[in-house]
Amino acid sequence: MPAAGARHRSPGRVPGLLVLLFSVAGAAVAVALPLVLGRTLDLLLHGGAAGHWLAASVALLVGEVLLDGLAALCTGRCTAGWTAWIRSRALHGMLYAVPDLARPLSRGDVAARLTLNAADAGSAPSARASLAASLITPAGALLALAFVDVWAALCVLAGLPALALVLRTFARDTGTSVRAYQGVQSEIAARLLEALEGAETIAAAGTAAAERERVLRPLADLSRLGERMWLLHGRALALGGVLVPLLTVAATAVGGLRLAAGALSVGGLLAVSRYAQLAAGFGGAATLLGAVVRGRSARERTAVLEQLPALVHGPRTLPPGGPGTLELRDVRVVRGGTEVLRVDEVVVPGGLTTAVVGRSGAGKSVLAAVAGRLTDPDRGEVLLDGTPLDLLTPHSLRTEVGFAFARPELGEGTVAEAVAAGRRTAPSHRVRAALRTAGADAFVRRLPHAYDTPLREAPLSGGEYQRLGLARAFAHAGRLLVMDDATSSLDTATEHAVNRALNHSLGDVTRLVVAHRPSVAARADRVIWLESGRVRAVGTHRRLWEEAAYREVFRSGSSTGEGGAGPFGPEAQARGPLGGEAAEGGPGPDRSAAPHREVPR
Ligand SMILES: Nc1ncnc2c1ncn2[C@@H]1O[C@H](COP(=O)(O)OP(=O)(O)OP(=O)(O)O)[C@@H](O)[C@H]1O
Repeated sequence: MPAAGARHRSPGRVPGLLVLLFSVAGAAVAVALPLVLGRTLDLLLHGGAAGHWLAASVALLVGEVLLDGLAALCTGRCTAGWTAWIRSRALHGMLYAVPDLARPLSRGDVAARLTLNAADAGSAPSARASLAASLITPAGALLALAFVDVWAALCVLAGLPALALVLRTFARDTGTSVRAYQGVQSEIAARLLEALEGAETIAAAGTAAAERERVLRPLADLSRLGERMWLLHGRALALGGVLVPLLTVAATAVGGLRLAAGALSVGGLLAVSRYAQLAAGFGGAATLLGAVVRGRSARERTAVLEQLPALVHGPRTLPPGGPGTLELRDVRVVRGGTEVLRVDEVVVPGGLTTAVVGRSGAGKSVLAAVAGRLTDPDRGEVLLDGTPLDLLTPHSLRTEVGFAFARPELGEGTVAEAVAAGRRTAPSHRVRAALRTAGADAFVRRLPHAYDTPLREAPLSGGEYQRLGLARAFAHAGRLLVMDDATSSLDTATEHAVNRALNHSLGDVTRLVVAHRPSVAARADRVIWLESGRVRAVGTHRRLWEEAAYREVFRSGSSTGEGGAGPFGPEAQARGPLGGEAAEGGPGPDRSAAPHREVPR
């Protein structure tokens, strides 16, 4: 997949400079206009030749409109360019992050950062350029005012520190509120998405009203913070609204006195009044300053996604024809300050199936993630055919190590495209073979357009969707296939059929299978038994079954669907380690070495 960042190059400085250029030109025209209009008025009043001045006035008026339009156009382009770039970088950071480390960010929070925050951050560069330009207008107006009448200019100058103070206070206070406001927005988005994902549970439990209350609970904070932001903005505008007219009136009064004293013309008085207004020009600056502050805070939030830790890859590839032997040496994984996995030494033999079992939370998924390098251990090494996984190129890693999950994410294309998608697009014959192996071919052919049915239009059950995920993993199988609960939605008969087909078509691929069902463990060549993040024992299911604590793993509820009175309840136990369903398939020869107890109890 090409880097998302590569598709959107940084807009660079040009769009912002164009905004600045047109805004400054517009400001210059705005500054020149009163002077020219005043002169024109004087000439017209005194019957002078005002032709050129009149033409200049018209040209300046037209120019002002044009420059305003150009500045608005460039602002739009600048904002769109920066928003796309920021969003793209954040998305790239998110997609390339170590999934395990990105997990603390909820989906709603990520969605808010990628949409609302990226848009606010994207509008900041143009707001900054406009803000710079908006400060030029008062500065130029003050100079022009001094040129028309220095006393009136001094009068405005005396009031400017008060205006600057109002702006500074506004920027400081609004920054704090904006950060809190954006945080609450994310919180609401997160709760909303959680509610959508759990819609069935909510409906079944009849907790819609409570859920609504939960989703909307932060709304009170949002409203309070929003009000505060408006209040700050309003207060700044109100203060400005008092100060600016005061300054304008004071400067105009000074101009009037100067007119009475014969030191200023009528046109000069018009210019003084207009320049005093421009010099104290405030409303625009406060709004732009608000946008800059909001953009800065939003950028910090999108940068969190950009800076999520990603895997670093090496330059090596695997020698061809290896057996697919996986070794974990001295592996430690720490999450939230707790060691969630500790494996001193485990070898997963090439070409065989190894099941990983343990109670819920024992560390099975963490081990699977480390084994297939979805995440790196905090300490230790994981080697595939003698090569540390972190030395492999991304291509080598992802073509040699495949994954299948309980809840696969297959995108929006057709069924065939979804299964074919991978580092290399799988050819159609392989896609069909993989669908057959996954037990998906029959139902796929019954879909409205068979293999070409868009997934969005495919009425699939959870188990069917899961089989498509399996098919994708099979179609791209390299030398190691990690299956993390990837058959959990299949009934045992279908799951058994899939396993048989898998043995037949991918017999030489090393398989590491996170298993909740005893029947899956029974069919594996060997079992890694985890307990509280540690390897309690490694051996065959038959051998481990002799231990009551091992049998307990499958009764305790960790083995979903088969605990207690299920097929692996007391009655099934009486039948032995394979259970009824496994017994039907037979245990097969015990191909693994004698059980190797790793961590003594
Ligand atoms: N990113 C993480 N941050 C904090 N804790 C984590 C993280 N990932 C896993 N853990 C913790 O590590 C432990 C092992 O998790 P893991 O998902 O591997 O369990 P599991 O054996 O697969 O459980 P289950 O059978 O319920 O899926 C759990 O206590 C889990 O809360």
